[in-house]
Amino acid sequence: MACMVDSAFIQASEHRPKVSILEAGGIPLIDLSTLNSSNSNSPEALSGLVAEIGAACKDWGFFQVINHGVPLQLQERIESAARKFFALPLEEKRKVRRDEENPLGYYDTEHTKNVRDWKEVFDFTLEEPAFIPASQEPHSQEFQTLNNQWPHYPPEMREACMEYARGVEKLAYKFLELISLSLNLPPGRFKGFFKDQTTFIRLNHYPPCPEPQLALGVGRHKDGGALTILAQDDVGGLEVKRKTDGEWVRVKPIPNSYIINVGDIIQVWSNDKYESVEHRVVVNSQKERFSIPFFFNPAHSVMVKPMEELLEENDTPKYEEYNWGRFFKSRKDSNFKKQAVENVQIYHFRVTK
Ligand SMILES: O=C(O)CCC(=O)C(=O)O
Ligand SMILES: [Fe+2]
Repeated sequence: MACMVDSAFIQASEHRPKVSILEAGGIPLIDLSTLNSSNSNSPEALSGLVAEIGAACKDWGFFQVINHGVPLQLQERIESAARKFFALPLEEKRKVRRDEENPLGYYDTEHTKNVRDWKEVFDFTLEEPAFIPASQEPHSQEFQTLNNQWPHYPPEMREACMEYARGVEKLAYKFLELISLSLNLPPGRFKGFFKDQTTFIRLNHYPPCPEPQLALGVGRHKDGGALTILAQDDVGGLEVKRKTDGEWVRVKPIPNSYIINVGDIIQVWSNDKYESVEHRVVVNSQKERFSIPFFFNPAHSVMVKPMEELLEENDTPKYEEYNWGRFFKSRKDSNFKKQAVENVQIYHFRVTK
């Protein structure tokens, strides 16, 4: 059969999406209303919530939250700006395109594991500007300044994006506390790592795909940062690899909810108590889909290693420490174009005995 999608998008047969879909009935759904109500001081309510989050991180690495306290209006504004921006002609979008010097802005040729993704994206950082190392070399002391590139249209783009990012940031810090508590650490244990954070937010647009059985919106991957807070529209397509049996299960869209997942850094901090779980995005031939991940990332200077307090007697760190900035830089460079080798993964830092 003649193929309607370019060969760069075609997944190896073992990674292609399934025709039948398993709905993830199992992904934990957590109600955060206790955080935002007068009950928030009740120790019982808080410890119940902490236990739920701990179990979700351990069993799934993924969960959905409702009653999260981020105003719906922030969500509506950024989604509307994203729809207007992606509807522009390609030449307009390319005026703010990402290039080898600046990894922020518009981009439609991202590769995940060296296969092209069926999507276009717009990236911006929460801190303006943000800093990352200028090179992946271990001894380089030079920094690169990341500046957001804002399009002229829609005119509200910058404000809609930044207000959304600031709203979700508050929620991200709450999760950091709850996750710390669930590991029996003080609530503020991780906070200092996020001063001068490299957090970025991505607007994803997945256009309809004529052959959705051959390509993926995003190929299977784990998120490299600490924590991801994802908003998705009502189309659906995100699939999570279930820990119990390795099956791909679909995350059901729930209005005004977020999907939270543990990234690689929390896996390392927790010395594998929590795992960063593989996920991917399936596209479809009928409907376009929009999603907005908030990638909560520490400062580039942070050295990531298992928390000493979590190492019990006879328990040794499972990872060598690594520098977040260089990891991030190396990921950004490798996603920019197709490469011959696998990009950096945390298992490269795993201690082998
Ligand atoms: O669009 C989605 O549902 C998820 C996207 C994703 O996993 C990513 O951008 O890292
Ligand atoms: Fe992801």
